[in-house]
Amino acid sequence: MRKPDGKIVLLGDMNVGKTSLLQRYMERRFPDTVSTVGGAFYLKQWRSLNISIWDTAGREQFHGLGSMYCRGAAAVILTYDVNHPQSLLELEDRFLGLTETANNNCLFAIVGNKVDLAMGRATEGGEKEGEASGKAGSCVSSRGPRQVQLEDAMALYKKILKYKMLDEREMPAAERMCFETSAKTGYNVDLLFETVFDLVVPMIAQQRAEEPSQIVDIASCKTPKRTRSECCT
Ligand SMILES: Nc1nc2c(ncn2[C@@H]2O[C@H](COP(=O)(O)OP(=O)(O)OP(=O)(O)O)[C@@H](O)[C@H]2O)c(=O)[nH]1
Ligand SMILES: [Mg+2]
Repeated sequence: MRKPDGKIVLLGDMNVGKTSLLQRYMERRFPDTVSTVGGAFYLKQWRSLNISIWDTAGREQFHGLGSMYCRGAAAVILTYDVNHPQSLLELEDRFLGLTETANNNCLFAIVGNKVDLAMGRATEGGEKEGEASGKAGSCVSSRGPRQVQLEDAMALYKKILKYKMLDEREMPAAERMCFETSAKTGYNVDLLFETVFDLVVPMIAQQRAEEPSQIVDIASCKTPKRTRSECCT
């Protein structure tokens, strides 16, 4: 198996649906999950690159492992639950600090999952908000009576760029990098992962081109002649 060319990491509080999002994308299903212990990864071939996608544990007891998983990451997907405002706050308070070990130009996506539950509430309230289909659509959905608004996630995205001292003009816009998804229905899940893949592929390719070549030309390496003084006999 080829070594991965790049790495994407999912971070976020326990129960927000990180494992479910990955399983929906990679296995096209929504199975029962158990709370993740440590971390696990999938490999995805995208264009000519082999990308590893890391699922991490949101439970407090595994928090220390987060920065290890983020080491050298090309992108971090910060995940929250649109029905739990605290899970968005946790991204800033608890998880952003773990990304210090990621690449300098690491890309950030912010994902509000379980939007199907919020859409249920919207419909109950008489406000039709569109079917939660598995099809990719705009990552910006209309306002509903959910606990966390997409605007809150976009404000966090802009804050992250400032905190990381990344130039807003050089990074993808908040509207493109903040998603609302449902691992349950598949809503926007392909759009999320494939947007991130498309953005990281040129970054990884450029990084590889800039790296010094790892290939050593053995034929051109002359063996130094041994001098008499170096000889131990
Ligand atoms: N309704 C609904 N439930 C979801 C969705 N995504 C996940 N869930 C449920 O939420 C619970 C937690 O999902 P996980 O994917 O295990 O959450 P996690 O973020 O991986 O949690 P940790 O591994 O503990 O960090 C499970 O019962 C899922 O079935 C979703 O989009 N909609
Ligand atoms: Mg999990």
